[in-house]
Amino acid sequence: MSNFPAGRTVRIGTRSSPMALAQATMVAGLLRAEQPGLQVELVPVTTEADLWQGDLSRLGGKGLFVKQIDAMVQRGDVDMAVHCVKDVPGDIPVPQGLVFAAHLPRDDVRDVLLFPEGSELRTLDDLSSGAVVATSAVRRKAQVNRVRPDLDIVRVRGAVGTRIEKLDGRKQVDTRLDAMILATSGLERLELSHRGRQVFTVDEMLPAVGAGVLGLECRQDDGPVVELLGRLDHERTTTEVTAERVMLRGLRGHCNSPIAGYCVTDPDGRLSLRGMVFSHDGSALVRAQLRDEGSDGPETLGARVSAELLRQGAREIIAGIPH
Ligand SMILES: NCc1[nH]cc(CCC(=O)O)c1CC(=O)O
Repeated sequence: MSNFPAGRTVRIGTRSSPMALAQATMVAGLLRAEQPGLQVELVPVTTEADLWQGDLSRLGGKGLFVKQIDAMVQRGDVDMAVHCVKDVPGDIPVPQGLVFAAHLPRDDVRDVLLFPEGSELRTLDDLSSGAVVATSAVRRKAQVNRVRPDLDIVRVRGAVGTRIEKLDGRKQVDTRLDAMILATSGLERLELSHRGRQVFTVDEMLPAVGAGVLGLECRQDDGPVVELLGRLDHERTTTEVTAERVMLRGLRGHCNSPIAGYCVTDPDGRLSLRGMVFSHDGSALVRAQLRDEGSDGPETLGARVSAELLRQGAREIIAGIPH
């Protein structure tokens, strides 16, 4: 270990939301532990997408947060970025000159239901007909619709903490919210796990591609940083995420596509990948689950699952959904 150039500072470009800062701070700590004496500096930026109050799709989709940070890494303004893999657009390959040099071990992938502070309710079943449930993800909306078509699912935006303020009525919203769905891992990173009530199993709600995974990205030609980050790589997570992202790319979804994808490594070491594509209200869906045959690897598995979903009509479902 430890051939990182003495005196070189590693600058991490990060969004300035509390979750992004918590993630970047955690990674900075891991890097310092890996390379004692390393200088790490956080460079927080408020992206255009953070400032935009309107419909994100009109600004180029939620991938915009990621793209702006990527451009900083490409220009050399910073040395690396920490991305939630879930937020990295699946329709394009990795941006020119950049590489995901490491993925950290996957955190909890499950989604969780929250209620306003002080509420006695605990599960989706406790909600009465017509209750308002907030989520920003069409993937979650579709899956809730399938089991509770009588609920009113509305979109919320903003940082996780801000969303919870809206749920609690501490921040102005158009409609009173009765419940909200968020990612367990995001709550954990903000030390807000105690707010979670019903944790959905992956069978009840299949996670997003890349859920719970942090990817460490840098310039491909920056040897020392590629090597440094590589020391933090969790191989199994990288393999699983590769299968999921190949599937996503094969489906050519857009940022508003209700696509779920979850790869696990079975006890015998074989990869197993599940994919689902939903229509907006969840009334139509296609699903596939395939296992790695022999040693084909994650790319082949991802391609097989996307091909199977396309064969079942995934393209028509995706095409029917507004961007
Ligand atoms: N789009 C926001 C976002 N991006 C990643 C996470 C959580 C962490 C993860 O799943 O990687 C969240 C919050 C949420 O969905 O509740």
